Amino acid sequence: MPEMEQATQGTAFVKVQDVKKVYGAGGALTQALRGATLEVPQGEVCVILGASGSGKSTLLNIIGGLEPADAGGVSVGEWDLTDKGQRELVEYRRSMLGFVFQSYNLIGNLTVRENVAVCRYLSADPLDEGALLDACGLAGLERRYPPQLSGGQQQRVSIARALIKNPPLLLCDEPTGALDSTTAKDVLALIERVNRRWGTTVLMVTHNEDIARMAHLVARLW
Ligand SMILES: Nc1ncnc2c1ncn2[C@@H]1O[C@H](COP(=O)(O)OP(=O)(O)OP(=O)(O)O)[C@@H](O)[C@H]1O
Repeated sequence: MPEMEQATQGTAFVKVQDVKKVYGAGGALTQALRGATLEVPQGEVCVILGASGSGKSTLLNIIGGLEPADAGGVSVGEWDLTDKGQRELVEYRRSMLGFVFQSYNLIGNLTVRENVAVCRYLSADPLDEGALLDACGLAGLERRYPPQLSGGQQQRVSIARALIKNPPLLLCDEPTGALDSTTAKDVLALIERVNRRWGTTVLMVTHNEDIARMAHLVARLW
């Protein structure tokens, strides 16, 4: 029986079909994914829940073209990731994806505006920088450096950086994992606003059941 089974009506934008992944070699094998299936229509927020070690990050990394599946199929929009080379995967990530992680990964000696602007040139059709910073609650903070910001503010900068190139799909791996519950709510509300305003499809991995409330779809790994 597959470890994750979830399908929705309508045309799927993200399609994951019976994906398997094993790490290690010889006698030390870890079955990270034993057959994950998932479909997410365009413009929806999908939350992927599961206990620690259930393979959530592995699945997100495979959808993000950061590592290959051992078996099964993944497609996002027109992109079928099967047997894609590194050059094609770079183009896929550049044109299709924004990434947000638990750690903010901002460049410490660049300002807020510069941290966001470095990704602007990855797209021929970027979002308006001022409108985006405003929407992310960063108006007035543009000239600050990351060490001068709270964790929640830094995460909002990383969300703005992921979005400036206007990607169709935003992949978030535990985006509120390092934040207190009030700040986490603010960051989740921002992701919801982004979804509504720009129609960005969102895939979010978490072990926090409360976050599932904001989702159009909930998928579980076990
Ligand atoms: N690069 C790797 N090499 C070997 N094993 C790995 C590797 N990456 C993940 N694993 C293993 O695969 C399984 C799934 O890991 P994964 O990080 O995807 O789980 P997760 O659900 O995201 O966990 P968490 O909620 O703790 O972040 C775990 O047993 C993990 O130890």
